[in-house]
Amino acid sequence: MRPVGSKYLLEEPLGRGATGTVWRARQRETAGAEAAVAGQPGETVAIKVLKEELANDADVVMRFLRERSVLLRLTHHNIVRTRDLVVEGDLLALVMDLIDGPDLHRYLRENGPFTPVAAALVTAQVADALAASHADGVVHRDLKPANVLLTEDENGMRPMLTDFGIARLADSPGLTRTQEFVGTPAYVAPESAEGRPQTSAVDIYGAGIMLYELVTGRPPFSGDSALAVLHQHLAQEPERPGGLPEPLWTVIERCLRKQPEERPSAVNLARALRTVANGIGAGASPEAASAAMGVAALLAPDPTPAPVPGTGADGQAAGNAGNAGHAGNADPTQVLPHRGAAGAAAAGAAGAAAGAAAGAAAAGYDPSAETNVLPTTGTQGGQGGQGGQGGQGGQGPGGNADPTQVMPPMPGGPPQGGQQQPEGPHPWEGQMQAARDRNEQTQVQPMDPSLDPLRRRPQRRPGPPPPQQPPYGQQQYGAPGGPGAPYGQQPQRPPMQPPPPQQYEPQPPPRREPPRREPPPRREPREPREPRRRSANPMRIPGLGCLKGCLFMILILVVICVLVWNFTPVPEWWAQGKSFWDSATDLVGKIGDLIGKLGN
Ligand SMILES: Nc1ncnc2c1ncn2[C@@H]1O[C@H](COP(=O)(O)OP(=O)(O)OP(=O)(O)O)[C@@H](O)[C@H]1O
Repeated sequence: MRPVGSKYLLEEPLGRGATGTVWRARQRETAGAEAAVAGQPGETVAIKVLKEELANDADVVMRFLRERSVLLRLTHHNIVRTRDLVVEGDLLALVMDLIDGPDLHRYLRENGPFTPVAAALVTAQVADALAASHADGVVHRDLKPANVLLTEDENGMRPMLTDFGIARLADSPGLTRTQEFVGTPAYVAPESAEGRPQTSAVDIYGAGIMLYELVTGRPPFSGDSALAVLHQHLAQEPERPGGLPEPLWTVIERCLRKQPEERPSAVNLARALRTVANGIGAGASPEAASAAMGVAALLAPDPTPAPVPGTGADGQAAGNAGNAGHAGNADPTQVLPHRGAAGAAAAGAAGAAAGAAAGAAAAGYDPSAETNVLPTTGTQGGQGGQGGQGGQGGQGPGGNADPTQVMPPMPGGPPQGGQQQPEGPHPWEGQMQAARDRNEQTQVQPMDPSLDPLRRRPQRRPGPPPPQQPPYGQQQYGAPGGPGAPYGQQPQRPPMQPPPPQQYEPQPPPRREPPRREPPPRREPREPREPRRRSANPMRIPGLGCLKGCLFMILILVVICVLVWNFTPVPEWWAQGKSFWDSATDLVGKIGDLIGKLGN
């Protein structure tokens, strides 16, 4: 058991998220006056111990302390109460009420989608929590089912929103110096993705995504990579699930508007959802049903949305928070370049975050998983941007993130009220194109072999063309057989074409050409060999070669005999009449004596 401060003891981990680990803990002694809840010794609590990177970041610690009062005073029936904040050495921890129940993400996975009425009622309570926090100027920014804990009370299931302020802590300038992006792609509002000013409307967008997920079991936008998901947030309208009651769809659709100022306020959302829940149930009265049908009238936007500090929304007139002040506001959590931004800083931040998003692109990617703290890999960045010195691999399992990969230009771009449209192509579009080009699958294209450096061989001597085939360079590709003619009958390869223009839409996999059959290599005609010279037997007398060999051997033997007779003692032995054996033994003995003398 590890102590946290002097007042708490960690007992067992409950779960781990991107920003830290949550522990079941026990209170050792009553907390001091600085805690919101003093607690009793022995009481069980939940403690979120923030990750070391966060705890070691001076900005985070400063912010943690500064926001202490905000977090501690945030109390609501549907908000997990923060009881205390502990700063001790390298440790930052939030002490919370322990909620004895699963989070909504797990509940959904284990029990399947909610009925429309249940989904509306659960989300209405989450909207209540948002309304309270927005009124206090606190924007959650990471609303998702995993951050809604479920507990039971006398009225049934009570959702409780947790992790307030964590997203804000995690995207401190200090952390973004290390190029990290905090967010959960499946729930990221378009303005956050684009780095536009953010307000409390980002939470309404998150609530809309969550509501959609509750009734269908999956968020509206998904894809193989963070980048694909973010692109959909920006450019794609959510698909209406089949069988969803019209009033509930009206609410979802309004929450998911790309323009933040078109989304309802949290208060209105809560009211609208309750009206819908009353009107779509089996026993709904005609009045309730007709009130539900008129729900659109209840979904008025927030005239004074709470700005998210540091995103350019601070100090803006409430009503136009989504329209102005884009350029030059490099939001550290920005994921994608916004089309109107010309500031180098914004581009840099976009590079960082987009690289991060690309880094998460990998097999098995779950866009609704925990808050992503993605190392960024941006390669481009302006002076103020954060993405300039990327290069780390992304966190995605696949790991082959292209650091220059960014969001593609949107066809027409999302409607942006009052926002300036760029005149030329956005600088990132070029990067995007380059990345795509690099990732383009190798296209199998017929190629004139005379132009193919791999096939061109030095020709020793130009030979006559084979009689049955025209020479290579003159083949008529695709002419007679036509595209449909069976392979092998004709020289039917299509003519070489320039690569098709690049489009963002997923392209059908390149058509596989049948394997090219190489024509048999042409053989060079052999040069006539020079006739061999056979001067020794010009008349070709049979057996003469053998006789010559015999005569040669006889000559050698004669020479040897002459040498032996003249230079060895053999004639002497012969004269003495000694046998060959005696003479040889004699000779060997003499040689031995001689060697012995020499040795002495
Ligand atoms: N107050 C609490 N009481 C009981 N369990 C909690 C409490 N807060 C969090 N948990 C549980 O602890 C686990 C981890 O929580 P955490 O908030 O770190 O995860 P997360 O939301 O998935 O991560 P993140 O938001 O950092 O991406 C979750 O399974 C959650 O259910």
